[in-house]
Formats: sequence, C-alpha cells, structure tokens
Amino acid sequence: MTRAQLDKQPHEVAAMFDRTAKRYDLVNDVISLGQVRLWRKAVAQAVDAGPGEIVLDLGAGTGTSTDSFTSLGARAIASDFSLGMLATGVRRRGGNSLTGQGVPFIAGDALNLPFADDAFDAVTISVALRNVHDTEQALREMLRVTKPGGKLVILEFSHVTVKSFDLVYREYLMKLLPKVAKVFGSNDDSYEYLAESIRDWHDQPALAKIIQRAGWERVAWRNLNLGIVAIHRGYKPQG
Ligand SMILES: C[S@@+](CC[C@H](N)C(=O)[O-])C[C@H]1O[C@@H](n2cnc3c(N)ncnc32)[C@H](O)[C@@H]1O
Repeated sequence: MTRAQLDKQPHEVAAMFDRTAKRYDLVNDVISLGQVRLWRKAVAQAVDAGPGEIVLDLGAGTGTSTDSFTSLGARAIASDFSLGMLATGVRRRGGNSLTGQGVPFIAGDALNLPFADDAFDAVTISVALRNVHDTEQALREMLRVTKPGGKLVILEFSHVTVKSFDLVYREYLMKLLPKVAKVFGSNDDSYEYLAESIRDWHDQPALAKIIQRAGWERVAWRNLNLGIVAIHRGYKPQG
C-alpha cells in the first residue's frame, strides 16, 4: 500500500471528494491543461462498447467519465462512494438519479460492489483506482461483476518514461498543481493529496502485475502524454 493511501482512510477519501465535488470537473480541465478530455476519448475507444452492451464506470464521481460510453450507444452505470460527487452529477443531469439522461448513479464501495456476479460486459475506472484503499481487492471485485470474456479498462496517472520531461513534470505536480487548484476553488489539502498520491503510485509494469494477480488475463497497457497517464487493459478468463 502506498504512503498516500496509508494516510487517508476510505471515509476521509469520500469526504475529500464530497468537498471538491462542485468544482471537480472545472479544476480537472484546468490542471490537466484540457488533456483529460483526450484521455476520456482514449478510454472510450479502449472499452469499445456498442449498443446493447453494459458498462460499469467505477469511481465515476460526477459521471463525466461515464458519458463517453453512452455517447457510443452502450448503457453505462456510474458508481461511487462519494455522495457529494454523485449528487453533483445527478443535479447536472436534471435531478433523477435513476433516469437522469439515461445514466443511473449508484452509491457503492469499490471494495464490496452492490452488483451481481457476471453482470457487465466491461468494467472501467478512471483516475480513481489510486484512491481506493485496497487496489487488489478492488480489482478482484471488478473481476467478479464482469462477464466471462469481458473487459477491464483502467485510466490512471502513471510514470513518465522520458527522464528530462519527468523532472519538469514533478516540479509541476508537487509545486504548481496544488497552487493552481487553490486558485480555482479548492481551499483544503485535497490537491496536495492528489499530487502525493500520483507520485507514490505504481509504475506501469507494477500495476500490470497487480491486475494479473487479481485474476485478469492478457493484461497490457498504453501510455498517453509520455506516461503521465496510462490505460491498462485486461480480460476476464472465459471459464
Ligand atoms: C479523481 S475522482 C475520478 C472521477 C471520475 N472517474 C473522473 O474520471 O472524473 C476519484 C473518485 O473515486 C472515488 N472513490 C475512491 N475510493 C472509492 C471506493 N472505495 N469506492 C467507490 N468510489 C471510490 C472517489 O469518491 C472519487 O469520486
């Protein structure tokens, strides 16, 4: 378990996201310099879910990550344990948590999902696995609720692969990012935690090993923006 995960208990993580919920998407756009929109498109392409398929977006927050799947015709469910993030997403879609623009918002803990076995064609989690207290248990739960042969797609901050750029990026991450986030409305330690949790997170091969250990097969990854983020993919064994 990483240092940042050790420092914050699950209820503290949920409370932190409750506090940042209203400004979350704006701050995300600003601190990623708009790149988050491209990352979401790449995730939707990796999930590649068509009409009739059902996708679980875990740690979905306000549901912005979920929208990229419904725009391709799939059905998608947004699930998260921060009621503040879910409520913000529901409000933006006109108020009904079960029918708001076709995306149901379901409160649930990634470590103990409120869904049946083999329920989803694909399970995905965007910039949220890092925040879950027990990475491997979350990956096992995702495996349980995915249909045999179904897909896992993870978007997560990762490790920059070009050394000279890594030095610049780390300066931005640890010094500038928390300051920029504060200007746009975050007035607590949430974005210091964000920066630390990114710095302390597994690199690409280490995360791939954890995914395999949890039972997924054919695990592979693709770097975006020189490894600032990576998309990991895996499949649930057929039988
Ligand atoms: C950085 S946000 C990502 C939101 C969204 N996926 C996106 O791409 O914008 C991380 C989310 O993970 C959620 N989260 C963290 N641990 C969780 C857990 N154990 N169960 C469910 N959600 C969790 C937080 O509440 C938060 O909304």
